Amino acid sequence: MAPNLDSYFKTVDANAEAFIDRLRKAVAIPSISAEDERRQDVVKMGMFLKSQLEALGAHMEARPLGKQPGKEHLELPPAIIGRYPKEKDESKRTILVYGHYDVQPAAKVDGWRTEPFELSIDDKGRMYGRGSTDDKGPVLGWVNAIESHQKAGVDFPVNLLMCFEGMEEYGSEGLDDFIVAECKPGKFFADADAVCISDNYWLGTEKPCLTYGLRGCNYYSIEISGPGQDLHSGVFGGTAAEPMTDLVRVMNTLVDKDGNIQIRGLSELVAPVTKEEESLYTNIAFTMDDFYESLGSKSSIFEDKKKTLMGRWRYPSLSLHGIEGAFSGAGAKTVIPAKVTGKFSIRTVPDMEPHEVDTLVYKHVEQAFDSLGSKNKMRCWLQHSGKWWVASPKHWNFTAAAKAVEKVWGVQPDLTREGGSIPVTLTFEQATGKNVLLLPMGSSTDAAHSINEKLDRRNYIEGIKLLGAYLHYVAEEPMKEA
Ligand SMILES: C[C@H](N)C(=O)N[C@@H](Cc1c[nH]cn1)C(=O)O
Ligand SMILES: [Zn+2]
Ligand SMILES: [Zn+2]
Repeated sequence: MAPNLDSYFKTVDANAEAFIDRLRKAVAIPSISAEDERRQDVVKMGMFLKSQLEALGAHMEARPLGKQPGKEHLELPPAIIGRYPKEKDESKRTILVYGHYDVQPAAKVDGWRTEPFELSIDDKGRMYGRGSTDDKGPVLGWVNAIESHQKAGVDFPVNLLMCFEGMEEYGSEGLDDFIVAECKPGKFFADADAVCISDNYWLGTEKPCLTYGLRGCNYYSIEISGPGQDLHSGVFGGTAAEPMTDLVRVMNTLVDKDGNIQIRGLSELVAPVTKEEESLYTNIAFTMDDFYESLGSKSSIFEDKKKTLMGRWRYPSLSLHGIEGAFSGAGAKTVIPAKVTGKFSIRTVPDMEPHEVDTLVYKHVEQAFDSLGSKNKMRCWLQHSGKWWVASPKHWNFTAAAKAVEKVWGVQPDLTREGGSIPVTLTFEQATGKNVLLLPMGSSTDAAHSINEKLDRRNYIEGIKLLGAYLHYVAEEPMKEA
């Protein structure tokens, strides 16, 4: 029997302004995990989340994760874990939800139209602010779903376990071991029947999706150094071996203009495309216009939908991210940097083993540097790594989510994979031995990680309904493991 969700939905609508205000408060905390000087703000955001859930009667704990590897002066932000209701109801299913409360860096000077840490809502209901869609909106979606059940007087349909982390945008430092330990018998997450993560986006702007695959991410640094200090280019230009010149040359060997990775042996690690798989891409509701809209231009590598989707989900990609130590300010500084560190990452797919990728990368970078015959010094290392994940969408967890999408949005969701990475997804799957579902709230034009990140008011409010409805359908699905 379909659950009666009317009063829950009406309560979400009636409290929409308060929920937006909660998001405004969260966006105002600049919880940037990549910036050491913001660590207190990351912790503050974790505590904000904890107190909001405690006020709703959840049992919450802030669990320390130790020191940050490589930066031992810094404490990692805590894992905020919780249980709602406080006492387990043995007659109900237990769902473990995960999200992250840290955000990517952001500054107005990067080109934001509004202050990144002030939620700014335009006349179309687009709510701009860093973290609005990634991942503060979805995380608060769970909080708002609990509150709406209470206000509507509707019985909460499941036992909810929560795990919110503050280092996801920095490779989920410290979390893997914690999850594995807490999934052991008798520990905090031991009773989970399934896992749900809301931390990705629809493929377009109109049709919701359920996601069953992610690419992995291996993130590298190449450091090149030589001179004892930064130099005057008039005095030393033409006479000193410049680290930046070497670095740009080395980085230029990694990938060609059409996105083809130039590292020998890497494409051999990719699983061949099967006949069955071919048809999946044609049936997905996605157009190149959707893609151009989210890209903000028509500067795509491919002109057709299938190649674009496969380029995002099915094949690895290599992106160059930046050069630390290089002059990047406005104006014209005539300096020769003494030490520069180039950053790049490879998004990985089945069957690429992260350590095999490392071996090929180091070999390639060493050969490229050696071929320059430079007197400078080069060092290449892996900053962090998270493996790809592909699951079965043929499971009651996905069936429940599909019913919830139909109820809230009036359409059947597409089953999609995702180009981004959420490293702990695989950890949750392996540690719980249960199905993991990705249930996105935001849409393709949300610009996560970019300037002017936003979440549409419609996606936030309907998203709260969706998360609650999903829990009700989960409660109704017959118990059968896939
Ligand atoms: C998809 C998710 N919302 C996200 O943005 N994940 C990050 C994870 C990551 C990997 N290395 C550093 N952060 C991403 O895909 O970039
Ligand atoms: Zn995220
Ligand atoms: Zn992110």
